[in-house]
Amino acid sequence: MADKIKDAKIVFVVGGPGSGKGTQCEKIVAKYGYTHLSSGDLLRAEVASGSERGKQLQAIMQKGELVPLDTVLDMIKDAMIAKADVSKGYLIDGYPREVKQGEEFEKKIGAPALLLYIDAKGETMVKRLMKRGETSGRADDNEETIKKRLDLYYKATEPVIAYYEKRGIVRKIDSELPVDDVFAIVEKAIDELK
Ligand SMILES: Nc1nc2c(ncn2[C@@H]2O[C@H](COP(=O)(O)OP(=O)(O)OP(=O)(O)O)[C@@H](O)[C@H]2O)c(=O)[nH]1
Ligand SMILES: O=c1ccn([C@@H]2O[C@H](COP(=O)(O)OP(=O)(O)O)[C@@H](O)[C@H]2O)c(=O)[nH]1
Ligand SMILES: [Mg+2]
Repeated sequence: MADKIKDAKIVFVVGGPGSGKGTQCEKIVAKYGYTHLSSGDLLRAEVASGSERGKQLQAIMQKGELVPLDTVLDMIKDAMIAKADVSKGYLIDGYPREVKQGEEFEKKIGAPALLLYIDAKGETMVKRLMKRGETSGRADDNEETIKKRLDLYYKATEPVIAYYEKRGIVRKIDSELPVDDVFAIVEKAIDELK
């Protein structure tokens, strides 16, 4: 089954909470027709289903902690297979969160062609998430959980960037700029893939 997706382009989108990963992915989908898979969205969909597994996930996410690696990987893999026939490429948004997750992904699915590193300052991310929290309804868009997500990002996720930098596939995107200016940089990185 996984053979089907072997030849598709895989792009990891990594950045802190509220750095603008989802915002940029939406624009990439509109222009390039890639399939967008947000690990956080997949998990939130499971929570929304009200399943027993969803309840366990909700407790973890509410605390700003990481869901077990296999759970997220299985969800991503299923979602990729479901789109395999129509997909020009995959944007894996918010993943990997830790080096081990990336290694497992490559073992089970395939290697990424590009890692978009969406970079904003800590204080910018907190400000954006507090603002988003006014309307998002996300249980983790509150001050206490945001702080934990940010801490975990610096501790567990930043090493992911160093890991892929060694392979030369990281493109750092300054997301302090207005959304369209950020996208102009993103476009260049994606165009280079062709
Ligand atoms: N000024 C500015 N604001 C942005 C930019 N990108 C996102 N935002 C705002 O920041 C907030 C967070 O953006 P998201 O795209 O949801 O961030 P994310 O990285 O997907 O965050 P998580 O879902 O928490 O992983 C949104 O409410 C956006 O309006 C940007 O490039 N510039
Ligand atoms: O691979 C993943 C992706 C997400 N999460 C959980 O889902 C939450 C929300 O993730 P999302 O990417 O939507 O938001 P972010 O943490 O970047 O603000 C995280 O805090 C984690 O609890 C996880 O455990 N593993
Ligand atoms: Mg997001």
